[in-house]
This record gives sequence, structure tokens and C-alpha cells, in this order.
Amino acid sequence: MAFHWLAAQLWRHRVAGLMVIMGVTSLLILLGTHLLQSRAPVVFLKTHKTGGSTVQNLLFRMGEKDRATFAFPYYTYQFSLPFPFRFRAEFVDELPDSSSQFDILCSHMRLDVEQVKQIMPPNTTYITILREPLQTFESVFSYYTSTIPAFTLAKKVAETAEHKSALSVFLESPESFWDPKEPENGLAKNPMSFDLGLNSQQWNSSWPADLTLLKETFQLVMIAEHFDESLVLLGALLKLELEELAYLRLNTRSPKYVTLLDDITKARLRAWNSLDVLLYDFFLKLFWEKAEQYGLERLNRDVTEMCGQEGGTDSVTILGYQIQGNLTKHEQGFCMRLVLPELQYHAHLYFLQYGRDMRAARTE
Ligand SMILES: Nc1ncnc2c1ncn2[C@@H]1O[C@H](COP(=O)(O)OS(=O)(=O)O)[C@@H](OP(=O)(O)O)[C@H]1O
Repeated sequence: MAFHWLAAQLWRHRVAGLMVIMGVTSLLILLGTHLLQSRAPVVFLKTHKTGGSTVQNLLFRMGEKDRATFAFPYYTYQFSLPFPFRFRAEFVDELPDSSSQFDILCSHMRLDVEQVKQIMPPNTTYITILREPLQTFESVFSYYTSTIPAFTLAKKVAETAEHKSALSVFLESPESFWDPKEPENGLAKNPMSFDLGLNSQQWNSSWPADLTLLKETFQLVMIAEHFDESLVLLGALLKLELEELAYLRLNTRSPKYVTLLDDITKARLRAWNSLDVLLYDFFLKLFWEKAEQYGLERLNRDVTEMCGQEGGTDSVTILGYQIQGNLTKHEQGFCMRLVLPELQYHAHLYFLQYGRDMRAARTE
């Protein structure tokens, strides 16, 4: 009897029932797709003079498209000011009322993993980039000759010594120019180790454990010399489309400003930056292990596909940009963002997020 009644009810409401089932199924599909497509939060530790601005630009574009919430510095566009403090959670600007968590953190800082973990969600993906240490130091020296005290002193001496560059004067006796207690000298020795929060002044017994901790923290350490391969691995990790991997090399010097390194200079650079050499070698090996896990053939194929896409990725040194006038609005926006310098893009995103301009650097 009860069975007949139930069957009759089901038959009577069959259309409504079917609609409810379809509605619930669509909702579940939508939710599932959203969960599958949504990206994990990202921390990109932007090391100095390693190609980091190029990666940051890509993350800025990704975040803007996703309407992500950025963990911005409270002052200016770098957490690393004032030097030489390691990152602290209170350096971050407030979480906007409309957001439940920070999604991206990619401004310059000196790393303190535990402090970063206080403001980023537990499922955050950690990424950074390293560059061949001798080239990195040469670039750091060139860019900061007039601002890092140790380099400035060497530059003054070089002005009185005939035919000697500031770099070669510095490397002849770096210890005589370098005061480890001077806070502004942080990047003057082993700059990448400094950015990663390691003891960058000298090797100590905690180094192996510190390296292991970094290995466990970072899902990907990109290598500037293998930038395209690094990007493919980044794309796989962050579920980026090919178009989102397009890039132009930012912050590139004209070759005429790059000092060619002779053998003596190379040996001195290697000795002065021996911890960066250790760091780089360690992560270069790890990089190729990751590449092998991905599949080397697959990696090469994906690099070819990425570089062959319309718009392409950069393979030449571009020192200035002019965006063509005959592009659609969407194309113009894309190209403009591709070449927007760090400070300007940061200011643009900060304004979008908070509806106000970012604060100037603290003066005291
Ligand atoms: N894609 C790619 N691959 C390899 N190298 C690259 C790449 N993009 C930028 N660069 C070189 O990196 C240097 C600039 O690094 P950053 O952007 O990190 O500089 S900064 O710290 O933000 O000022 C700068 O090095 P130098 O030209 O030697 O100074 C850039 O030429």
C-alpha cells in the first residue's frame, strides 16, 4: 500500500524531481570545476638581479586576472626596507574586508619562512629563482655601486686608480671595503643567500640544515639560465595557460654595461660568493631532478610550444618598448602589462585592491 502511494507521488512530481536532480548535479559540477581550476596561494621570493621581475610581472598578470588578494608591504613596494630585517608578518598591509585570505605574495623581502607562514594559508606554493652566482654578483655590483656602502668605497678608490674598474678594485681586497655590521651591506656578499634569509656572511654549521629546510619549503626553485624550462614547470605548478606564460625580459642592461669577467675576476668572485655558489649548485641539481620527474622530452616539447605561440616569449634583449597603435583594447592592455615596470604595476594593483595610493617609504 505504502509502496503504491510512494510510486504514485514520485510519478506525479517527476518533472519537479528531475529538475531538482539536474540543478543539484549542475551545482556539484560547477563546484568541482571551480575547485579543480582554483589556484593554490603563491609566495614568490623575489631575489635580487636574478630575473625575478620577469617572473613577478607574470604573477602580477595572473593575480590581476584572478582578482587575487596580494600581500603587499605596508610601506612602498618592498618588504626588505628598511634593510637588513628579515620578513615579519607585521610588514604586510591589512587584509581587505572583502577577502578571506592572501593569495599572492611576490615583493622583495629577506625571507623568514615561519613569519611568512603566519600570513599565508597552509596550502601555499613557494617559488623562487636563482641565477649563476658570478653573473648575479656582477649585476648586483653594477646596479648598486652608488648605494651599497662597500661598493661605493671601492668606486671612490677606483676613481684614483688608473684603468681599474670599481669591481676589480673591490675584488682585490673585498674585506677592506666590507663592514659586516653596516646594515646596508647585506647584498655585498652572497646576495642570493642573503635574500633567502641564510647566514650570508660566512659558512656555519647550520648551513646544511638551512638548505634542507629551503628544499622542503620551495616546491620550485627556478633557474635563470634555464628560464623557459623553469617557466614550463611553473606553469604546470600554477595551472597557467600558455598565453599566461608569455614574457619579456625585464630590467635587462645593454651588453655595453655588462663587465666581461676574466679568469682572475671569476676566481675572486667565486671565492667572495662561495655560499651563493653552494646554494646555486644545490638547487641546480634539484632543478634537473624536478625536470626529469616532469619528463625531459615533455619539457622540451612544452618549451618549444611555449616559445612558438603567437606573441611568443622573449629571446632577444629589448631595451625599450613602444606599443603599436593598431591593436585591440584587449591586446593593448596585455602588451602594456607585459612591459609595466615593477613599481608601476605594484602601484596599479595596490590601488585596485585598496582604492588608495601605496604609502611612501618610512623616513625614520
Ligand atoms: N628571462 C630572463 N632570463 C635570464 N635573465 C633575466 C631574465 N629576465 C631578466 N634577466 C636578468 O636579470 C637581471 C634583472 O633581475 P631582476 O629583475 O631580478 O632585478 S631586480 O632585483 O628586480 O632589480 C638582469 O640582469 P643584468 O642585465 O645582468 O643586470 C636581467 O638581464
